[in-house]
Amino acid sequence: MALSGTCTERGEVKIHESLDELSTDLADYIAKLSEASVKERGVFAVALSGGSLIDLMRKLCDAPYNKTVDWAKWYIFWADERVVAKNHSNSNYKLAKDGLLSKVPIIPSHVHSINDSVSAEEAADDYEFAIRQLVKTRMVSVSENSDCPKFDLILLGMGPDGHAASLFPNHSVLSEKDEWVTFITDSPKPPPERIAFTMPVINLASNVALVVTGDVKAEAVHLAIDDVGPDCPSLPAKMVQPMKGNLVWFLDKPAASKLGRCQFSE
Ligand SMILES: O=C(O)[C@H](O)[C@@H](O)[C@H](O)[C@H](O)COP(=O)(O)O
Repeated sequence: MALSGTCTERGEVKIHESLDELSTDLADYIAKLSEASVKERGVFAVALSGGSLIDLMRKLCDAPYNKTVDWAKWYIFWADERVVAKNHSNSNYKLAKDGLLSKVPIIPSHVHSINDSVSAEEAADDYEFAIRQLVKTRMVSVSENSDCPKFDLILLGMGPDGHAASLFPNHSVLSEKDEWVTFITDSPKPPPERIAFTMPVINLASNVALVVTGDVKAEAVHLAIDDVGPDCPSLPAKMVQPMKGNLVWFLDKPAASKLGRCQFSE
């Protein structure tokens, strides 16, 4: 049974006994959002990241979810991608294809990966253009007060330094307000060239999940969730604060081991 705690503006925090329990809870959460979104708008626009997230989503491929998840209605995007060939072992597209997308009946034309044959800057521009077309047709929803995309769900991991997507601490792209998709060529985590949704796009989503495991991330989890005062470094994961949407943290016990602020109940 996961412990659940609500930390006001920091969203819901769920702490799991094991990775197996976390995977089940994550699959249930995604399946419920998919069902609700398909019922409401006929489609489900979801953005993935790289790292351990995809393996933690593996239970979605299990038979019981075929009853609730209408894969044909899913539209897949990447909240961040490494600018490498799609068949490269560093590619987040390849990671998701091998670990998830090839195992479920997703419609190939609904999978929106980046153009991997151009520079990072061009790939970011191309990706933003592609998303603009899908916003026009409402395959991706639009925010109430602007023409910005409002993804049904954005799934993020977090690094030990508090980065989320490919938005790293102290990087200038963290303050990007005009673009929907940005690029970097100096990622501290290899490979260096990446594209990422900007913070405003992440924070306009209807739902955002931060999926974080391992004791190496405990300090960053504490800084991102607990109220640590004005000296707290500005962590990208802490800047993930959906304006009108819901934020859920999926943690295992080691990642949550330095958390102090939340009141938890079963
Ligand atoms: O492509 C990437 O590198 C990511 O999208 C990145 O933001 C990742 O999610 C975190 O670094 C956590 O990765 P792990 O879960 O593997 O630690």
